[in-house]
Amino acid sequence: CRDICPILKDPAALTAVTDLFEEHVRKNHPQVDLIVGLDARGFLFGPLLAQRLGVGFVLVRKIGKLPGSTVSVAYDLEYGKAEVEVQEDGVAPGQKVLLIDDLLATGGTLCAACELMKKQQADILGCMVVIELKELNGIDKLKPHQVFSLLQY
Ligand SMILES: O=P(O)(O)OC[C@H]1O[C@H](OP(=O)(O)OP(=O)(O)O)[C@H](O)[C@@H]1O
Ligand SMILES: Nc1ncnc2[nH]cnc12
Repeated sequence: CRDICPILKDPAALTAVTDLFEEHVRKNHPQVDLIVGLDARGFLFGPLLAQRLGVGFVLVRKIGKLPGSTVSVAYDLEYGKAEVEVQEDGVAPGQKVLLIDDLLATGGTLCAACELMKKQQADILGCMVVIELKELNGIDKLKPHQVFSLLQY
């Protein structure tokens, strides 16, 4: 089991992780308009990065937790089903977004979040995670979107 808790406990490690994300975005996606973070652990990294970049942060939440009008996408989990949603006015058509989460496993969660962004007519620049579990081939599921990861196992 891979986990990001030790990174959060160590301020130098959290700064280093944010530095690496920031460097990646400034180099490859300087035109980004919004960072979109996934419930729940994408919320731990996304706002730090968005603030560094001087752009907004938007939440993709598990169903039933956002106020106001929302758009949702259902998807399959390893066992069972899940659904994520975003506020209808969270992303405007044509905005350039980067998605962020702590970990890529099967890719189902990020894939559903990308579907949400497509429904909103956002321009998806790519996905970013701290940890990629390579053996689950989440990267293939997310194609044609690129996934940038800091650590691979
Ligand atoms: O690539 P996938 O197979 O979709 O798995 C990755 C997702 O699973 C974990 O979240 P979890 O569902 O445990 O929720 P949490 O972040 O709210 O704890 C992780 O934080 C990712 O969001
Ligand atoms: N932390 C984790 N380790 C392995 N598989 C996972 N799938 C979702 N989260 C995971």
